[in-house]
Amino acid sequence: MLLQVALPVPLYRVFDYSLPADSSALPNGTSSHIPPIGSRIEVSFGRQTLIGIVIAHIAAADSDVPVNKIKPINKCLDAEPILDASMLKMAHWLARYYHYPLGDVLAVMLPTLVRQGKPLDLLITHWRILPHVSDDDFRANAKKQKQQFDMLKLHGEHGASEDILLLEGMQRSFLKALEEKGLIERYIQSKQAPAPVKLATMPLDLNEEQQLAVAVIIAAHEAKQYTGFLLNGITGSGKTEVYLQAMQAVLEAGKQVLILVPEIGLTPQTRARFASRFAAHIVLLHSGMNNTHRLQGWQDCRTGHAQIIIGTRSAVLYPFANLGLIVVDEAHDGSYKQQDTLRYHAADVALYRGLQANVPVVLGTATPSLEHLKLVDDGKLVECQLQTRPGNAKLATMQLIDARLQSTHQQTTAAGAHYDTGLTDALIGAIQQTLEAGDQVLIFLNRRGYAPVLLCEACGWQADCPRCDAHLTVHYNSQSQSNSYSSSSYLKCHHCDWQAYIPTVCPDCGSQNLNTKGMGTTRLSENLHAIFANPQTSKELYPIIQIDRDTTRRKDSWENIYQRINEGTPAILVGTQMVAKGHHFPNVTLVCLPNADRGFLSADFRSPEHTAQLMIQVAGRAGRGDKSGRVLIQTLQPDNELLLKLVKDGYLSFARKLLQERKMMGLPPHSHAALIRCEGKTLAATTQALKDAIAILPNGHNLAVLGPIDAPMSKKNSRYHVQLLLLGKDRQQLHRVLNHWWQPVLALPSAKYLKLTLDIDPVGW
Ligand SMILES: Nc1ncnc2c1ncn2[C@@H]1O[C@H](COP(=O)(O)OP(=O)(O)OP(=O)(O)O)[C@@H](O)[C@H]1O
Ligand SMILES: [Zn+2]
Repeated sequence: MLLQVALPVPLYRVFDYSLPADSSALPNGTSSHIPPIGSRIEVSFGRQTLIGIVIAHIAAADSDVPVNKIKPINKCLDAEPILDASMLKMAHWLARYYHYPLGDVLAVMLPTLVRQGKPLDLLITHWRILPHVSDDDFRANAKKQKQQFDMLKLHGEHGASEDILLLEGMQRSFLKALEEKGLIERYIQSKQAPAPVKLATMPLDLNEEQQLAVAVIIAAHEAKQYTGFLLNGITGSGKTEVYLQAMQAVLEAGKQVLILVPEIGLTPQTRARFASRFAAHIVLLHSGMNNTHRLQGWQDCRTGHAQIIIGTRSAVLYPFANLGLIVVDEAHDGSYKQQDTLRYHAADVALYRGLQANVPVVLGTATPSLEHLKLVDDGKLVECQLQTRPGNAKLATMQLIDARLQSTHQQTTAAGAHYDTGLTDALIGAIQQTLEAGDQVLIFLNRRGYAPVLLCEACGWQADCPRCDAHLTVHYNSQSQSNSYSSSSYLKCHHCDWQAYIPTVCPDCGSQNLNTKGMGTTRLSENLHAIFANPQTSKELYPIIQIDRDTTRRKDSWENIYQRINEGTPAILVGTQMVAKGHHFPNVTLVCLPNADRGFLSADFRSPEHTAQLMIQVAGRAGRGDKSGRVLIQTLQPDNELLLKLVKDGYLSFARKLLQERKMMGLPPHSHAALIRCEGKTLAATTQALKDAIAILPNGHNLAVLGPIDAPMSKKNSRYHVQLLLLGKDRQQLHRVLNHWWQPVLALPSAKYLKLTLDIDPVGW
């Protein structure tokens, strides 16, 4: 007998090895001498030692390799399979669908420590609050201790691992101090099965639409049947409550629930929402985790220890002992698509897994992607609509402000110079009114930094990235104006992170007339400060809270921002797309979009869809409490057909119109796409490789071939990117062509020193 092994090498094949010479190469507890299918083994591969997965047992006669060339494995690492048959089946499916080598697929599926061959049993320190401890055990002046205690309290009676707590901003010194005071204790998590899930708080009374949605999901669960649901509910319609009540039935039946969330929403609040409803073992899986913790999470999923699993994209590839339901929250979100190596879409994989495990899958969103609407039309997803907000909250009305009719507000500096704030008086008036009424305002600007362009007024020179086809963004802070070389003032490329000083004179013509153009969140915040500051003291009358990747870089910064917002006092929030996703700010009653509609002018055919999704998601932050909300869209193109359609008829009708257009043009989802990208040191070589690839397309391929053309940002990080798009009416046909064509393309002589990648169902090109 031989072992067929998948190894983490970029080759589209598996490898045959023989059994080890003696049983010392097998782990203790192995019942037979044969490493089981799905277990890890160590082998010699050329001059390297690699760890692979046994994927089949075959007879020596069935191997293509002559017997005397076959080497024995060095050792087997697992007495039991670490991947069961369904996980291996999924690996094969991913390899086939995404045309990616099986060994590399498995490498993406497994946590680093598993891949490195580490033992699966870990001893990880956890912390929990001792029973009988209450808030009264704190002196009034122990504020910081109390705050840290409260963070642990969010995790419920089982507490959480030290890694997670530190990640959330707790400090080791405080854990020790609280321990010494006898308020909390550390423990090593036991391997016993977790206690049955209990309700920690009572469910809300559902409205009719919610009831219907919960009922159909539970029915599918009880019938042990896969059904894909599109939970299409307007912002603030209570989709989470639908998830919670559907989950309840699944958890009470002793099954696990997987909840996928986009990258950004993963603040402690995400967890708190589920922890406050269920006393359960909740596991969080996200990119900020260290390797040990990731392995612990993977083990908890695999053994069934984890009852509720909340994770970002890659959690969909985890093994589960007894999965009962998958929820994909904000299913339209772009972060579900992996953009390198195995380019999978987590929502598609979730649907596959649901089908495989006979469990329902719920895709929840207020702004369904056109792909998901098409699946509804094709009868592959069941749509449940939530068209109202529960209670008194009403969906905010949207209104356009024509920025051509009124000039934007001018402000004067202390030195007497005038500058443009980029905000119309109508917008400023509405902001003022809202603040005076005691409410909060959210202003959405999807561009961080101070300004997107530095320009010489004399000769037209612009500060560009030497490595990319892109302008350098000006990062600047007027507070540190005295020293223009200070760390808070610099030029930066947002694509490759190149940094440079801000020049004092134009490098081309020597003029001192350098100026910034356009507006980022920092500049907008400063302009707002100038407008809304007390003119006598120049002190802020209202806090201006900037929320973007620059201001939330530190671990606990989101937490602090969240707290400031939730104090509820009047404030202006200025945010990038980070604020669009799923946040609940009950005191925001006005949302302003000063130039969000620009995306309707982009050349990318997906841009209108993505722009509209973002606008609706941001707009959805208005009026979620008891007061109704308003959304003001400041635009220079008030007659834009798409914009009018969105504002007048709403997202769904807008999306339906786009879907119709895609059908007429034969674009996805009314066709199926594969995108080939080629990356190299010169434009000529990369283009030539793709021309050669076209030349070997099989006759009668029946696909539309677009390209080779320069990628949207052709030069990035000093490398050139060229691409080729294949579009097919029929998915099977596209995959048949790829099956015969892709591997020969990789072997083309002209592709030798270049990086060629294949992206199935690409989301941007
Ligand atoms: N049946 C109900 N009765 C009363 N309040 C409810 C009900 N369902 C949900 N809510 C409340 O409505 C608010 C909005 O709900 P939720 O955040 O789940 O909306 P959502 O659909 O997820 O919105 P978004 O897409 O914007 O994230 C929450 O405060 C929630 O507690
Ligand atoms: Zn760059």
